[in-house]
Amino acid sequence: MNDIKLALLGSQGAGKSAVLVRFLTRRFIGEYASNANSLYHKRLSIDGRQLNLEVFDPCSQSSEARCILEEPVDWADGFVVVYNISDRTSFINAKNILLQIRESRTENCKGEMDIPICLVGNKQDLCHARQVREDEARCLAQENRCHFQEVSAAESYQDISGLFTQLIRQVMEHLKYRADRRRYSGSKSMAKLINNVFGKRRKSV
Ligand SMILES: Nc1nc2c(ncn2[C@@H]2O[C@H](COP(=O)(O)OP(=O)(O)OP(=O)(O)O)[C@@H](O)[C@H]2O)c(=O)[nH]1
Repeated sequence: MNDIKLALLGSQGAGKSAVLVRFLTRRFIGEYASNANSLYHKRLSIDGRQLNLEVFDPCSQSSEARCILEEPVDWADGFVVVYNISDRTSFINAKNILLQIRESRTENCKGEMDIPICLVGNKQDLCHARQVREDEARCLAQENRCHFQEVSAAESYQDISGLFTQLIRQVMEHLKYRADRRRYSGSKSMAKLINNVFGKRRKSV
């Protein structure tokens, strides 16, 4: 069984909990306790594979939420970065979060494939009060080589379900790539070791 760890990041009130609860329960609950970090667990089956999904939904105010970006972004296998389309500040914050994830990953995982991220513009139902154009968010996602989707946690389940499923598929590919890479470099060093030992012996015969 695969373990998949995702983290939701974004400004306070962008709708992180609403998006996640919509995905996990198919329901929209108007208000969420926002003074605590939450770790959600769910068993899923995607493409016939059983998965243990863990999702970290930090309280935006907490020190852990800041820590997850200050420390190397090691815990999560993938990220959902949420902003509110009717709040420009939340978009600017999402931009900074993407930058911090990239910087942290580039420092720690040189030469690795990009970590899977989905940029999510939530509250699409508030488009009469839109402050972030869809094309500029799409551009930001392209610059950061991540997926982008506008959704409304209040109104729709399908888009949210689709984006999580796509992200989880990407994470599975990413984990497989990392495991193959480890195996390959492991067998390369083993080959080197064997060569060093037996290669030298052969010379002296
Ligand atoms: N109109 C509308 N309101 C939404 C939507 N999603 C969330 N909200 C509302 O936005 C407010 C904040 O939602 P939360 O899910 O608590 O936001 P959060 O990002 O988890 O906030 P913190 O836990 O404080 O970091 C709540 O009042 C939600 O009901 C949406 O798609 N449309």
